[in-house]
Amino acid sequence: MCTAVINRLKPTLARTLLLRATGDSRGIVAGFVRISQGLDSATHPARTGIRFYGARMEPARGLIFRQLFESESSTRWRETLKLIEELGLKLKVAVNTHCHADHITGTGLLKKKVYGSKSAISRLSGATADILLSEGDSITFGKHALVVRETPGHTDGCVTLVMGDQSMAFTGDTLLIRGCGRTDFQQGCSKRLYKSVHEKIFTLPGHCLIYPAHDYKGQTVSTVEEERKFNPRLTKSLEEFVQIMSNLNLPKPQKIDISVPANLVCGVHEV
Ligand SMILES: N[C@@H](CCC(=O)N[C@@H](CSS)C(=O)NCC(=O)O)C(=O)O
Repeated sequence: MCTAVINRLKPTLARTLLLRATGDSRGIVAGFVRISQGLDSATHPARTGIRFYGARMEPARGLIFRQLFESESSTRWRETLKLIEELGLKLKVAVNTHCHADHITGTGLLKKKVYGSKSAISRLSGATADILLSEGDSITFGKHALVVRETPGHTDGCVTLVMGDQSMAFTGDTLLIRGCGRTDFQQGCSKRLYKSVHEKIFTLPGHCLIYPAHDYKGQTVSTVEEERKFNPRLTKSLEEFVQIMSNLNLPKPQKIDISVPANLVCGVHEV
């Protein structure tokens, strides 16, 4: 997922988040959610026109939030740019939740296209970007902030980005809706993932909205309370969880051999 922080806000990214801060202190957070290509075409949001993906408009709090849907690559930098321009926003930072295995980040391209904007990723990802994030760092936009929580397990450099008021959390591939990121490659470790979720995500307030980087059923939002109660993997004991994760038998992501090297350089060769 990419999160864009825009002062006067792709993804989930949702693979990328964008944040911007302007004089009027408005903020927009946008994320990309990748909806499974296997989703029934009759119920696909792009085909039904039903916008069940997240959108919040809280002008009083100076926040605009969008999840930008993308079915193939999850890197809609062109559409992100268009939205930024249409809404008169200024892109401040395009943030990656981790170094993805299944698609190539658009954050390097975004920062090239928007003068003065920056790309960001965890220091522990081993990737290059303008901003290397660590636990507790804040990305501010307007009167808002996204606070970094390191949540390794899917990869070493996975982070969860939590809004300053703990109303929303962008969990990348760490915590998915009724699921979690796989742990069988890219430094994956099921014990670390379990600890990350229980210590860094399940400790957030129950009402905190969860926006993951992926969903393979068309779901776009959950809450901490729901996942604490109903997540079929994370409600188990550590031992049971480790067992579940070692028996997922998922196929290798189709684009992993291209995506990982590209994402280590933010999707472009000069970040
Ligand atoms: N079919 C997809 C890859 C599907 C996949 O492996 N998803 C990952 C997140 S992207 S590395 C995952 O963690 N899944 C967890 C699960 O329980 O499904 C492709 O080829 O790109």
